[in-house]
Amino acid sequence: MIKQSQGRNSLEFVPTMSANLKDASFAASMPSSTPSAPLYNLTVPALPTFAGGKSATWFWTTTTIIFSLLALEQIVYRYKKRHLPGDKWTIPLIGKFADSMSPTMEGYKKQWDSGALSAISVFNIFIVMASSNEFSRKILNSPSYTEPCLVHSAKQILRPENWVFLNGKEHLSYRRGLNSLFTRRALGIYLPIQESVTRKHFATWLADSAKTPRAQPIMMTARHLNMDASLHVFCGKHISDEAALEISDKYWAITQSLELVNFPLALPGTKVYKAIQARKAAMRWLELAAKRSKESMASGAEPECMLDEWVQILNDPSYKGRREFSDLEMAMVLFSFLFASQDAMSSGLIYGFQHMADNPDMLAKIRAEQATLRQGNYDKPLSLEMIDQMPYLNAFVKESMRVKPPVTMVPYKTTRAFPISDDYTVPVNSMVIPSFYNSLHDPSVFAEPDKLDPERWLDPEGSANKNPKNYIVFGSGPHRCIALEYAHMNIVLVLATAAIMLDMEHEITPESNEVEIIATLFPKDGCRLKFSPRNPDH
Ligand code: HEM
Repeated sequence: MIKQSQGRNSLEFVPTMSANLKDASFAASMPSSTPSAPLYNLTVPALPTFAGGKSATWFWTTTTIIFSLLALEQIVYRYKKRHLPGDKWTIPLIGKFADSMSPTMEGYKKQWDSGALSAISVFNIFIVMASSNEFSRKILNSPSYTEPCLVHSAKQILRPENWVFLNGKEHLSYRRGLNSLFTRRALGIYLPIQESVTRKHFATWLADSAKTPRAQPIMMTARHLNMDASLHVFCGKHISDEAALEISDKYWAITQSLELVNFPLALPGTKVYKAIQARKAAMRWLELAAKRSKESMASGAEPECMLDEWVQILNDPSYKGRREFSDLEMAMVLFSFLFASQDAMSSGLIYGFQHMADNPDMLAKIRAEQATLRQGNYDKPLSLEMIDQMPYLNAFVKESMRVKPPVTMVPYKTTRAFPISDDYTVPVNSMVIPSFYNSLHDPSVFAEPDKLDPERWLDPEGSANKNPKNYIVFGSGPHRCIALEYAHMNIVLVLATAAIMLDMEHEITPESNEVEIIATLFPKDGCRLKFSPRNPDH
């Protein structure tokens, strides 16, 4: 997901500016109070008076200007906000910045529950939060009024010419070309790659788990698995394991840079600088992979990965779209996919594991389904048809992401005044943030909305299936996730393989059910699991 989350990718608010602020903070120390220094010795600066001449005039003029600007800030905020719920006054200059530094689900829920539309201001950016399904979908589906608005650092990291910054017709036509990378035919090529990477990682997880008696957080191990699978799906044999490891190791710097507000200059030491270095390393390998794929396809090889599939489509005489893509441009597209997927997929996977481990009855049903399907042959490679024949696991994955949506909101901005409701028009150049959480937890559609209940998706006449517009885990409208089937399929595949290869024990801590927002949602303790080889008697 690309929004800020963050996410597109989302890109959500992940503003932990403290480190940057710390770097830039004043180093002045407080004078120690010395009891020997009598109070009357302290010099009290005299207030400048008009009699003080030019400097006093300066002082009063400056003060008047500052106060006028601060008053103007309040008037503009009140004027834009009108009757929407939200603070009556905004904190001068910074607005709700302090809250956005360490966002919490409780804070967001409070905001969403304050109204279907509500207002806040951060650093003088006027923000309208939409919490209802109607308004969230309206923002996502109104391209003549709104467009995605990635966090500032995204442009520095992805490069401004990346396709994800296109809008309108240009975006539509570029995206149409990329859709061919996610057809069923293409997914059939990716599936065996995902399966072999997943099995390889699980073997390592088991070996590592055998070395220590304690459960370990899967936060990083699951992220590595996901990155390795993505890179091999995208680049196949055109990327080495060593390159995949380097990209995976460095990628965390990119996740950490997805903050609402970053230090404006990408100076050495800043998060954005580190993220740009990580992108450069990744791009070098991705460009090389694009070059190798073109060579391989020119030599008559069959497509074995996304790049190969893409090159083959471009070479197909019946293909009507644009044919020329430089290695650099192909690498930028693949990088945009990594950027959009790494955090969202990792969140979906980690909560998938946590939900599976915490619900032995559901794990038993997943295993029973696998047993029926595989008929004792647990080494048989998976096919798309087999994935289709896992209704329970498909429902489980759908439900897991409903309960804990990896992307809870995506920031958009208004490109002109946007009459979102009968009685409110969002001013031009405001941020508008559709949130997904309330749609996915609407009690009128999902009875007991916080309960994990995969069965609700198994009844075609049930309320969940009758209200598909509420399932906005992957967004809606022209920027809806381009890879939703691929993403869903990958999580199904990983959990199916885990169910047959691994036994898992969840070490529940006070933070297991606390949510941490790092671009996307994660259990605060990183989901501590102890793995052992699957005992078929369980
Ligand atoms: C569980 C995993 C994922 C989730 C929850 C997710 C969610 C989202 C969401 C909410 C959006 C924004 C939609 C909107 O603005 O309406 C999005 C956009 C996007 N996603 Fe995903 N995503 C996931 C995985 C992936 C993967 C695996 C890829 C690529 C391989 C990907 C590529 C993209 C791209 C390129 C966009 C931007 C599309 C555009 O602007 O046209 N996503 N995703």
